[in-house]
Amino acid sequence: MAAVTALPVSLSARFKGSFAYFTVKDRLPQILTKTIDTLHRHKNEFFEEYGEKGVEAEKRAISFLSKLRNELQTDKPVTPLEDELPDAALWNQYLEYQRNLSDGNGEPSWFQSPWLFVECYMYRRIHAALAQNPPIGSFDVFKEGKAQNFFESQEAIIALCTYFQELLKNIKDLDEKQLQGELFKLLQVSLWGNKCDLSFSAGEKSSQKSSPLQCLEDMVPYIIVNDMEKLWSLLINAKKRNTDKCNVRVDIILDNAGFELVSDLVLTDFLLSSKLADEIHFHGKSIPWYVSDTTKSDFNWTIKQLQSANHMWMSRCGINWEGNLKKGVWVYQDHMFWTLPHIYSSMAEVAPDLYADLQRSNLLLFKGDLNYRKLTGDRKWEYTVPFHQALNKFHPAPLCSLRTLKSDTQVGLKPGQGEQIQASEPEWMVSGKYGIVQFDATP
Ligand SMILES: O=P(O)(O)OC[C@H]1O[C@](O)(CO)[C@@H](O)[C@@H]1O
Ligand SMILES: [Mn+2]
Repeated sequence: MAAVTALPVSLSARFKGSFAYFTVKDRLPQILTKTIDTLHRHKNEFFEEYGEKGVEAEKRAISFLSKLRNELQTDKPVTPLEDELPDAALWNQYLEYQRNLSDGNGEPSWFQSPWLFVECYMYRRIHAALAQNPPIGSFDVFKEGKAQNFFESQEAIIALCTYFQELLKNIKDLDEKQLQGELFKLLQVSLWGNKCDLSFSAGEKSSQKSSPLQCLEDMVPYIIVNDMEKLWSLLINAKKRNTDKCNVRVDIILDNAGFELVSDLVLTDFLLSSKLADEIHFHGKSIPWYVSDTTKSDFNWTIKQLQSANHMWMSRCGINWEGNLKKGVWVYQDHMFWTLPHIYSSMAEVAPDLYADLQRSNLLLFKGDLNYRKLTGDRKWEYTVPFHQALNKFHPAPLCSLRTLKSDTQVGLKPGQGEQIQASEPEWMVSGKYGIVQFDATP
C-alpha cells in the first residue's frame, strides 16, 4: 500500500513573525481603514445620488466595517455570515469545517486559523458591508485604486500597445523561432505585471512606471522556476495537431486590474493572432476582491478606456479586443468559486461545473500570488516538493502559474536553491522581486 504522507501545516498568523502574522496584524487592518476612508470620502456623492437614504447606508456600512476591524484586531472568533447572498451557505459550511479542524483548540479566529481562510473572509465581509446596504450595494470600494493604477501606468501601457501593434504587422511572416521569442517576451511582461497589485502594498500606489519590455533580459535571473519552453511545446504541438473541428482553447484565471490586466490581454491577443490558440476564456471575480482583482466591470472598463484613448495604438488594441468579445473568440466568465476560501484541490467537489468547464481547455494560465496559494493549498511546503504533488490532485487540464512571490510558500525548486537565495536575500519570498513560470501537465 502506498504510504499516505500528511500535508504540511497551513500558513497562519499563529506563527508569530511570519508573513501571515504581519499581514493579519498590520496590512489587513490598514486595508479596512482605507476602505472606511473611501466610503467617508464618497458621502456627498451618495447624498447627491440617493439623498438621505444613501448617507444612512454609508453610515451602516462604515459601522459594519469598524466592527469587523475590531473583531480582527482583538482576535475574536470568526462568526458565520448573516447575509443572504448566494454563497453564504457555502461559506458557513466552510467555517464549520474549520471548526472541526481546530479539534477543540478553540473557535476559528483571526490569529489562529489558516491565513488564507481569514483573509478571504475579510474580503467577503467587506462585500457584505456594501451588498447588504442598498442603495449603495453595488459600490466597489476598490474601484478608484484600480483606475488610478491604470492611469499611472499609462506610459507603460502605451509602450506595450505600440510594441504589440508593430508586431502584429508582420506576425504572419515570423518563423517558429521568432514566434517563440515573442511569446516568451509577452509571457514575461505578464509575469512581471503581477508586481502591480494593490493588496500587497495595502492599497498604496503600485503601478508600472518604466517600459515593460526594456529590462526583461536583466530580470531573467529572477525567474526561479522557468518552464516557458514547456509552455511553448504544448502550444506549438496543439497548433500542429489542430484541425478545424478541434479548437485550441486557452483559459486565463485573471488577477489584478490595471497594468497587469493589460499585459494579460496583450498576451492572449498574441496567442490568437499567432494562431497558437483559437479561443480564450477569461476568468474574473464576481465581487471586489483582494483590493485590485479584476471584476467584469473592471474588464469592460479597461477595454473601453483603451478604445477611447488618445493614442492610436492603445485605441487600436481596445477596438480589436471589443471585436474579439463580440466575435466570441474571447469569452469573459465568472464563478463564485473564485471568491470562496476553498483551495483548488477541492474545486472538483465544491464547484464541479467549473471543474468540468476547465477540463475543456488545452491550457490554464493562473495569474498571481493568490492563485498560487490556492493551487498549492497555502501550506508550509518544503521548497523541493514537486509542483504536481502540491497541487494535490487538482488537474483539470495542463496548467501554468505566472506569479511574483509575495507570500512565503514555494514548491518545485532545485535542492539548495531556496536556501541559497535566502542567505543573501531574507525577503525573497515576499518582496515581489522573484517570479515563476511553473508548469504542470501530468494528469
Ligand atoms: O494580487 P496577487 O498577486 O494575488 O497578490 C495578492 C497579495 O495579497 C496577499 O494575499 C497578501 O495579503 C499575498 O499573497 C499577495 O501579496
Ligand atoms: Mn490580486
